[in-house]
Amino acid sequence: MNVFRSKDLKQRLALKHSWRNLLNWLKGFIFGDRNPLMGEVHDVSLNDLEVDMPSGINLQSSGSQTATLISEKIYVIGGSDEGIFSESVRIFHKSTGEWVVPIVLGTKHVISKAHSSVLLNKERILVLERDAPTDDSIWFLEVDTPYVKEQRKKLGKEVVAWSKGLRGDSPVPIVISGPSGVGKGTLISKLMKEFPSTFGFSVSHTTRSPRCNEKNGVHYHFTDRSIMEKDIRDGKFLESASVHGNLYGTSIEAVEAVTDAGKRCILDIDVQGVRSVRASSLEAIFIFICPPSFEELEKRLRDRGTETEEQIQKRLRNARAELEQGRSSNLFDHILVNDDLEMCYANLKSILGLDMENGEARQHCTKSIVLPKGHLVLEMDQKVLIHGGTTEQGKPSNILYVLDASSLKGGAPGRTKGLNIYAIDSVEGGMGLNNL
Ligand SMILES: Nc1ncnc2c1ncn2[C@@H]1O[C@H](COP(=O)(O)OP(=O)(O)OP(=O)(O)O)[C@@H](O)[C@H]1O
Ligand SMILES: Nc1nc2c(ncn2[C@@H]2O[C@H](COP(=O)(O)O)[C@@H](O)[C@H]2O)c(=O)[nH]1
Repeated sequence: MNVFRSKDLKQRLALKHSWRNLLNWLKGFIFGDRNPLMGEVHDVSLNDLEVDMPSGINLQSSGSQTATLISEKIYVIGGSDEGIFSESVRIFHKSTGEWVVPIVLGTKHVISKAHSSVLLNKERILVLERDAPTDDSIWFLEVDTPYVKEQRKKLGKEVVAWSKGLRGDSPVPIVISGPSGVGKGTLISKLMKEFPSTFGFSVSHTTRSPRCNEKNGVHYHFTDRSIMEKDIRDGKFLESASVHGNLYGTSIEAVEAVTDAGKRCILDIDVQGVRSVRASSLEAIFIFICPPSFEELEKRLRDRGTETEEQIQKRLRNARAELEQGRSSNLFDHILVNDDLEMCYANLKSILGLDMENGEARQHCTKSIVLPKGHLVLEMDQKVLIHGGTTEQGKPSNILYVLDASSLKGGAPGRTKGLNIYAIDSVEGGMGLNNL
């Protein structure tokens, strides 16, 4: 019997099991001989790993670390206080008997002492923090996702990446591209002005000098080339490109700042950047803006008066190639001609579903959960069961949380979205199911 295989999980659970039966059944999985997780190690002292440890290190005192076995590697999460193992992620290679400290990419994260971990799909470890603020408790350590594989190949070293788990689906970012002077900034400003609580702008980094009306941190993060190049090498950018002789890039932090504020992110990037974002884990809508004619594009660029003649010539040369790529490739989901500004803006709003009266309404669910202290976790068929521990009042918890990881989206270097969590709590004569 495997009640957690059904898509219609709630219904089958409700029909087949009383609360007590379910708990007993679960205990069999967690403590008894029905545990399907043979070979994985959860919430253990490193002594349990039965591997030869380097001498002189008191592993007993390393306390609440977790270890997860994936093929020949054991991923140990959580640093020790003893100094030697201060890194929060280390990998033990069973075949060579060596410890490796991987390059840790993705969202900056310091693992708390008290956490549980469970392997999902052999590509990411779900880490549940016990004493973290409620909406900061679900994290993924990606160990073999496409992003990690790509970075491992690029850097030639062992790589892991953190991504924060976000519940529910937030609306996908909007990527706007088009030649310089076509009116992208003008359209984005109109959108942000009309829908201030819906949209947020991804503030790019650039090595070009600020124009007289531009503010650092608002229009761009103006930066030195050497600093930006280092940050790119360190994996802090979702994409970057050399555009009209300067370096431009979207940092992971810029996108996350907007999504964390509960807003829909807008990116204004060139066609090279669009290719990189398309190839990344960021799901987005891609819109290309065209001028009504090349002459009109030149006129707009000149009238703007922000570039020298030499820069205008360079931007116009690049515009020809960009227009060709934008129109002919399959890079874009929508192409808009910005002839009459108001008409183009109306079309943009229509694409974004904002032409209806209450277009500003979509916000993602923010209701939070409190994971019980001392909980147990196990994974079955992409459903993670979190059970036990104590309530905030110190009483034994009767709540079983089910975290459905079957529809995860995104992931490092950004957020992992699409988590669905519901609680099954004990009620007289059966169970109650609550979506959170
Ligand atoms: N539909 C339009 N008709 C006439 N002028 C327009 C229209 N749209 C924008 N403009 C003007 O064209 C100029 C360039 O617009 P904008 O700065 O928004 O372009 P952009 O695509 O963001 O350029 P860049 O990529 O260089 O930042 C601005 O002076 C703006 O006021
Ligand atoms: N690939 C990226 N391109 C970007 C980014 N930010 C802006 N841009 C593009 O650069 C040109 C020139 O912009 P300007 O402000 O100097 O006129 C324009 O096409 C922008 O779309 C970025 O982060 N990445």
